[in-house]
Amino acid sequence: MAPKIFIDGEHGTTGLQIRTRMAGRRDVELLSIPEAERRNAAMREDMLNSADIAILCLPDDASKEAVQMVSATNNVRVIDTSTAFRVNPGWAYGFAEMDGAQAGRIKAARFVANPGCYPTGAIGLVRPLRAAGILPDGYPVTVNAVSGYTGGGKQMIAQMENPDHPDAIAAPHFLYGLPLTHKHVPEMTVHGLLDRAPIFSPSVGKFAQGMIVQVPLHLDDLAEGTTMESIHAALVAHYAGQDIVSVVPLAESKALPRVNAVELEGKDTMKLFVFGTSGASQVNLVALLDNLGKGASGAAVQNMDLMLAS
Ligand SMILES: NC(=O)C1=CN([C@@H]2O[C@H](COP(=O)(O)OP(=O)(O)OC[C@H]3O[C@@H](n4cnc5c(N)ncnc54)[C@H](OP(=O)(O)O)[C@@H]3O)[C@@H](O)[C@H]2O)C=CC1
Ligand SMILES: CC(=O)N[C@@H](CCC(=O)OP(=O)(O)O)C(=O)O
Repeated sequence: MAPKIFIDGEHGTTGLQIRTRMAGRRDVELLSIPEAERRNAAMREDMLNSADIAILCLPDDASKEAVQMVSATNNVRVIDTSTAFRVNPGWAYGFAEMDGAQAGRIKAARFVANPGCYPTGAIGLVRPLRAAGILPDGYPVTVNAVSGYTGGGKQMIAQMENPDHPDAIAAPHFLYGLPLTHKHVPEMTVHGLLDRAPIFSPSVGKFAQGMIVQVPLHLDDLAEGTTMESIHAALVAHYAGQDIVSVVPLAESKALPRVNAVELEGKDTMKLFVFGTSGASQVNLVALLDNLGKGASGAAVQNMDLMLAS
């Protein structure tokens, strides 16, 4: 019998994209609630407890409620796409490529926390350098990023697409998270293996899906002898043997005039770049992804497939 999958929040931005990715799959059975009943707690509880895997695509509070609804006595496994459980040690962090053992942890887990979109880029860049001893304790990491506006869910999509919305946003590009307390900072710190919280400055551009995450570094403050080439080699070594996260060859990135935020729209992969000038003292590490691809829905389906393969 095909495993049953219930997407709680299936009519929201992340949920819809998971459904699109699952369309046509015969190896799973999708349980579904009509859109008009999406907040019907009794129906949701019934579906949650009938599923083999429940994928939660809800705001944090609703995710916590849904986890409470999953009966303690059954074996429903959960993938949560919200921020609620990402630094909870009882949950496996759903970034399979972040180290060699993570895919195995996801396969074996009952509860998997899908990463945030920005942290996928930031952790993807810094964790291998921490693990390799290149990025020392106390280094003041900064993370600057731009996201497509679908990252803000249904509400921000309406604000950006509908000029008659009472809180319409006309700006083609804006900074936010200005108090520097964005909810993704703890996750970047813990899974980035950082001992000091990064300064995180997010922004949104007038494009639906795509993301650039930048981590600039001063080579003089890294491990003795670190070069642009040695950072690149550490990333290449870390991501060898899988095909979701790729490290762009230096010869290719040196020839690029620009990085296009929407290049990976609709794709579930992530590209990492090391920019700078050989022999100079600074580099800029860049991650390119789709906020709804490897940044959310694509990662959720990847995690579901890992769990089904266990
Ligand atoms: N969008 C993105 O790029 C990313 C999103 N995420 C995370 O995924 C989760 C979902 O976000 P997103 O899809 O963008 O949000 P949306 O607002 O687009 O969708 C959320 C859905 O959940 C429903 N919902 C809200 N509260 C409840 C409730 N109490 N009970 C049942 N259903 C409820 C909403 O219904 P209604 O229409 O009635 O409000 C809506 O259908 C969030 O935690 C978000 O932070 C993670 C990474 C990236
Ligand atoms: C553009 C925008 O608003 N983005 C969202 C993050 C999207 C995401 O990763 O969602 P989680 O809430 O699940 O972490 C934000 O900054 O809150």
